[in-house]
Amino acid sequence: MEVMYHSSTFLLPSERDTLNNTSPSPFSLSYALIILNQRLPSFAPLLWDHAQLRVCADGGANRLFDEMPLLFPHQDISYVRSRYKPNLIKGDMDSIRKEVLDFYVEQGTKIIDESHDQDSTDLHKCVRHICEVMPKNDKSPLCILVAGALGGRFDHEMGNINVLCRFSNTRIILLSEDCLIHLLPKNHCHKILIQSSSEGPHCGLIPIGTPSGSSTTTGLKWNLKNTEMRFGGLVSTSNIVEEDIVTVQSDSDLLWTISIKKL
Ligand SMILES: Nc1ncnc2c1ncn2[C@@H]1O[C@H](COP(=O)(O)OP(=O)(O)OP(=O)(O)O)[C@@H](O)[C@H]1O
Ligand SMILES: Cc1ncc(C[n+]2csc(CCO)c2C)c(N)n1
Repeated sequence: MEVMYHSSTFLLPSERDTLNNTSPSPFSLSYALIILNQRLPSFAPLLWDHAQLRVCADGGANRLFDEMPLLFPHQDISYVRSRYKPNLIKGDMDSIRKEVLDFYVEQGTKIIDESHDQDSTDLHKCVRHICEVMPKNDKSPLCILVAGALGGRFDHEMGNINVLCRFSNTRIILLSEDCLIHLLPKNHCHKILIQSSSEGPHCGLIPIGTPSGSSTTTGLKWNLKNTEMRFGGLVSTSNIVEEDIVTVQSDSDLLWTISIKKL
């Protein structure tokens, strides 16, 4: 069975800077960052600095414009805004304010208005675009980090999780200030390398879409041993990570979630 590795190295405070090492470590990720229209997480600047591509989903641009300066209270607002300018703003453009749009157009940000499409969410539109422009590379698989995807409006939250399922062959990680979630595709041996300085110990495994007939884990306080999970039956919430590596195997796609520690 194919082994799939997962590691939240993107949460480590400037791993590369502290080591004064510009060459990526074996587990460092190449990723695109999408900013959604929810409060910016406090670690947004860290994610921003190491992203290959930075995209705002419609009203996510308002958050970048309004809230990034709040994370740098001692710096000039205009300086912070022009330092943190996205490569792209995409969506149906019903939430971005005119002054924000005008500012980023002036800064050279590309704008894609898809107001004609009222059947896919702004996040879906952004993920579709990134998959088109960033080719897959087996050595360094494309990863998409999504800031502001959890909490907030429940329909939006479910829509964001649905994007994980629609693009199940792409590594997408949904983040809030408090936790992250991603898919563990079925029929793989997943090895999750826990970054205990920045994540855990609370975690969960949720069967998404279909029940799981058999799931097996190691490294958790309450491990599964060929256990069945389904909505309406057992789902693993409030579990605890006990080892540096958690392994998961299942006959169905599962959602993995782990808490994020405060900086
Ligand atoms: N309260 C929220 N909770 C979770 N995600 C959100 C929330 N608000 C916005 N988002 C995410 O940010 C994206 C951009 O949101 P925005 O407010 O600009 O547009 P919207 O018109 O509400 O969303 P959409 O056009 O996608 O239906 C949404 O597609 C969604 O993924
Ligand atoms: C069954 C169904 N439910 C809701 C919508 C509306 N909708 C879905 S995604 C989206 C956002 C566009 O940016 C909107 C308005 C639809 N089209 N079809």
